[in-house]
Amino acid sequence: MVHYKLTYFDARGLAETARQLFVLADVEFEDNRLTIEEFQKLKPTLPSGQVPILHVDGFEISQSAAIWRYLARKFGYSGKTPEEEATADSIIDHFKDFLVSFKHYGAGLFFGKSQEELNRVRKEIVEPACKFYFSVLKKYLEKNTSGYLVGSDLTYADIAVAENLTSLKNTNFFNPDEEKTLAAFHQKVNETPKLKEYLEKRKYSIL
Ligand SMILES: N[C@@H](CCC(=O)N[C@@H](CS)C(=O)NCC(=O)O)C(=O)O
Repeated sequence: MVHYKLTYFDARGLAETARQLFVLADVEFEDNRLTIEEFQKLKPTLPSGQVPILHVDGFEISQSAAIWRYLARKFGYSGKTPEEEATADSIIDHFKDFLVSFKHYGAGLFFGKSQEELNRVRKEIVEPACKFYFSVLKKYLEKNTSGYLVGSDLTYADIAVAENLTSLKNTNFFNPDEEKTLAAFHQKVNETPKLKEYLEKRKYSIL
């Protein structure tokens, strides 16, 4: 049997989409959650000094989106045609562009920046980025009538975007009462049968 080992911090962050793909596919994996001290020891051995990292037997994959795409292709969540795959990949690239801004807030929270600094980052960086990112997502959702971002079934793009909306809700950047289209999408993905059960049981983390 293939041994999958996913290494990250004890948080949802950039590892959670991969965890959810394992859950949906009913595939066992080692959920290796590092303390900061353990991470510092491992850091010099990592390709970019960062996590997540996925080990598949002896094979190592770095970069979250590459990990998600690899698992999505293996488990049937990458899109049904090359065009659907390209659309899912585009959405992930939009999401990654947004993360460049959101990471200022996430990292600030994780590393204990002052409330004043967090407020500044919120107003000057993340709120404008959310406004633009939400408008991009809504264009995809309004064009694709299934309620998913791509085609008629769940893809890894839905999982990654819905996961991040949970983080944005936890940090008061996403208000479901004000963003009805995104709220309906978020709810639809989170009600996917195997995911719903997993989400109810998983350990809480803001990000
Ligand atoms: N582009 C990378 C970014 C990875 C990344 O930023 N990882 C953070 C955790 S979310 C990290 O390892 N931070 C610790 C460090 O850079 O020392 C990816 O998508 O995997």
